[in-house]
Amino acid sequence: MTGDRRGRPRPQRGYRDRRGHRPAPRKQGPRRPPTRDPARRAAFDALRAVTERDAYANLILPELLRQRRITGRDAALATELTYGTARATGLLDAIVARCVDRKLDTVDPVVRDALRLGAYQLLRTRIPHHAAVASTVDLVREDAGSRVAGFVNAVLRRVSEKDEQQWLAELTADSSDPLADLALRTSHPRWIARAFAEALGDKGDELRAALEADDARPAVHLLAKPGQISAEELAAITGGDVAPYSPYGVHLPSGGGDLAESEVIEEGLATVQDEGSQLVAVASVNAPLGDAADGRDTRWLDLCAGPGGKTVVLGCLAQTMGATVDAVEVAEHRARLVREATDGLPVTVHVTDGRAPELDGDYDRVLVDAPCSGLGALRRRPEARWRKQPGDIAELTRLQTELLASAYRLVRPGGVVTYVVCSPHLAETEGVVMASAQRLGAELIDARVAFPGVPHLGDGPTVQLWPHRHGTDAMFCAMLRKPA
Ligand SMILES: C[S@@+](CC[C@H](N)C(=O)[O-])C[C@H]1O[C@@H](n2cnc3c(N)ncnc32)[C@H](O)[C@@H]1O
Repeated sequence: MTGDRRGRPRPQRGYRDRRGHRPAPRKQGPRRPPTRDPARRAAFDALRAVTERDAYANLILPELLRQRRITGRDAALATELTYGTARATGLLDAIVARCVDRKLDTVDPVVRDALRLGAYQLLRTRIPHHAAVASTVDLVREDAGSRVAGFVNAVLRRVSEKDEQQWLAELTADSSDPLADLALRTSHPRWIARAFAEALGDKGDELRAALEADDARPAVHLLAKPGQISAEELAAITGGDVAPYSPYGVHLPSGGGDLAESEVIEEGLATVQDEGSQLVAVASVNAPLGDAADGRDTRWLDLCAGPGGKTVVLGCLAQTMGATVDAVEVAEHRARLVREATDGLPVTVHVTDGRAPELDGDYDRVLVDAPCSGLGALRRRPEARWRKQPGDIAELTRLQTELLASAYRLVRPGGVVTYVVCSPHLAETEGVVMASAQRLGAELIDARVAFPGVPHLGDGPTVQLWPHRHGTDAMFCAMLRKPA
């Protein structure tokens, strides 16, 4: 991303918002002097981009820091403030709403973002109150003038009269809804807390642990590309730790985000990938095949490949095992990312609809990493929990069911379809899988056997990974074998 004349984020060539659109150019406003507070200015501009143009915080902020050459402590502060504020939006809004004398949604969005940023600093950081208030007021004055700056000053002073626990006590005092209270405390919309509770079968301690883990900033995980570098070598180079479960994983130390830019990534030996994603991709290659086709295991299909994270794992393993991978992706720009990520690997990319691709079929293994709500990766996408809607789920489950049926048509007798979603929502996981297995006449095999050494996998036959149990995203995995 590049900045406009006022130093605010302007999309770089190639940047797209979450709907795949290029954002419209910003209107030019009056010039203002360069800011003396680059960290908070970057955080505020990133939050504005999230609100105004549906940007993703975890894409826009790093671009902004690079473009403005913000590093070190300033970069760390900007990151903490941006991601923390975006994650805690629901709680911050509930508190700020108690401190304004009108409905919060009638407050100018610029002012609302500033109030969130200021309230976050007051409630969840050690920044002295006077600095949190004054720095936020300065930002608003720069962008919106002195009159609203006075308003922000007054509201933040009211916020600062109580700490987070006191505010929570006040907000929940008359509540008879423990789930809503827990959701508020852990910065989740209630419907997502409920989805977690239903998947865990627990509304008590484990639910609290799951929501708290989902609200914490996750470690950066790297994939040591199989056959190209070992996890031990990668850990030694990056100063990270070998991951507990993935044979190809490395966890970077906290604050190791810059290492993700390191030479091993530029040289193509490693890439950033959550350990849970690595585990399900490897599991799809470990799944036990039936004994038809003389045990052949050379034709693999990745039916929902973009942007190619798991295709890289499949491609690297295929290279060492003498197999080939067909990778299907419906969106051209995402297919291009798959091509770039798998350059040099035995992978052929097809831009087509996975529900009816013109492929020969007869695959030994098919991975369906289906489009999903992404409720399992909320910790990596700070603002996402406040954008998603429960109404999104029904349409997704239809698409997931169709893609799974297509995968099943394309697998040979004795072959295995591995169905994966990055979500613990029961409609997208057990709901899709159980109904499909029954309708298709598929054998649901125990997916746990494809996760050797991974504890706490429950009763099977499906696998649900969790941040609080495994330190991974909440990936779900099921395996359907076609009778031989
Ligand atoms: C969860 S993402 C896959 C992530 C990918 N496997 C990875 O590890 O990087 C789902 C992908 O499916 C693609 N998709 C959506 N509908 C599709 C369809 N009908 N056919 C094929 N791909 C589809 C989306 O564009 C998206 O890239």
